[in-house]
Amino acid sequence: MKLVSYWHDTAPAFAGGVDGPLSGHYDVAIVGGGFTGLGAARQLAKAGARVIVLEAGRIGSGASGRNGGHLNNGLAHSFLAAKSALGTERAIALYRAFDDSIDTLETLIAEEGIACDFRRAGKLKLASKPGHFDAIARNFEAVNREVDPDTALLSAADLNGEVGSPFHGAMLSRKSAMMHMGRFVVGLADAAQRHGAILAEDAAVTGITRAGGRHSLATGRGTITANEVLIATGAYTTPNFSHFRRRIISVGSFIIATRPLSDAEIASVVPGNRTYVTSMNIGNYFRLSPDRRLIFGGRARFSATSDQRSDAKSGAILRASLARIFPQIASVDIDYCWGGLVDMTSDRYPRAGQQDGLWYAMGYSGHGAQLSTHLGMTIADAMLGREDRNPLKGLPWPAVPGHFGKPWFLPLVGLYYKALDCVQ
Ligand SMILES: Cc1cc2nc3c(=O)[nH]c(=O)nc-3n(C[C@H](O)[C@H](O)[C@H](O)COP(=O)(O)OP(=O)(O)OC[C@H]3O[C@@H](n4cnc5c(N)ncnc54)[C@H](O)[C@@H]3O)c2cc1C
Repeated sequence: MKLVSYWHDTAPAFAGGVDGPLSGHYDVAIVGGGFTGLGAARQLAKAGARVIVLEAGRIGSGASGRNGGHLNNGLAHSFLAAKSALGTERAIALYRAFDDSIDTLETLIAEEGIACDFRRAGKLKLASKPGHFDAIARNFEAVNREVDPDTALLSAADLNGEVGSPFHGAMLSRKSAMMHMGRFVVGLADAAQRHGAILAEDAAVTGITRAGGRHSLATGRGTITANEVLIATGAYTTPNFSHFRRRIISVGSFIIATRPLSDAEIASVVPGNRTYVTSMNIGNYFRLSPDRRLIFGGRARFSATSDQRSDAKSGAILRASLARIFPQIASVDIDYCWGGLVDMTSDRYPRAGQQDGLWYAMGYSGHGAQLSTHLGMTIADAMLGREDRNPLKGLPWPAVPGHFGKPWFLPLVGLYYKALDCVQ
């Protein structure tokens, strides 16, 4: 079993990073080379701006190259809960922004000719318990009536031919999609570079100061200046960005991938070939890879670290969950096991806007593989003085009380959700 991301292992690495010391003045400096930063860089460069992306590691080495590959439309929250938390207008705007994100990806992939197996597969939110189906049905009524008629409610019997495990019904969201995340992130970086953006790897930003209307960004490879800065560092935000560290809770999330499955195995496990998410608080998500592996993820453990040791521990838990849900492939070989950090906010809604003269977009809370590119482009448009379509503009974002970077309270949160899963 390889302890590396399947997406990293099966895509070419980005090869266009600029060499040598960094210097000079730019219209925009972007901190972070994941989907958010690259989506913004491409948009800005296309408009003729001088842009540099400063990435601490390799392009796509953060969550963008480590996720489950589900491009699910609409909200991960219940739409009813979003309406009561955000108000109807913002809940609808945010739902539509997620839908638009998938259209944005589809258009961008076609425009740039990125070979990443994008496919509108549809998503099934599966009821793990009978009571969960009632909640899914109530939410479906509101979603289908108010914001997304391209949805359907499926009974347990309707799931024959969709998934080979006894769930209690599901909501189908037809606009949802999937793709090869590694090939997309490298394709997006190549596109940004083709349009004129400069991409620098191994260029961690260690400090930002401001003087005379210019930002000065210090990196291990030199200092550059810029008129505008976008912070696109997600769960990997470093302690020097303390405003964001106090608001982002970085949580480990883990994934295993089986060996390629046979036709008969696929027919018995995921004949519907969609993206699938279970309804438990500590739930699982799965889909097939382009080469027919089952990519199976979940929180597994409430850990603030993802490294090979932590990932392998979580992988063992995920393997047991896979065997419980799909006993028909309980002993299948696991070829890959990896993890990454998710940028949670306390209410699990993302945030984007401006703070102390710095632009930012982050806090996708495990539901950003689609929104991040789109939101990066949306913020780029706002910087360019175009229509500001940011659905999160003005949404308050208080610091998490007692949180200064290391989420010491994660084990308690884990116990809380475990208890909730027992009683709900
Ligand atoms: C295991 C896992 C599974 C997931 N599954 C899904 C899924 O199936 N569907 C879904 O919608 N979402 C999923 N997500 C979430 C999704 O991947 C993220 O929301 C999305 O990739 C965020 O992109 P980003 O560009 O904002 O952040 P990232 O891709 O994390 O990029 C941030 C970058 O900033 C860099 N950085 C940090 N600090 C500095 C600094 N000081 N200087 C320079 N660079 C810096 C980091 O090195 C990193 O590369 C998952 C996430 C994980 C970890």
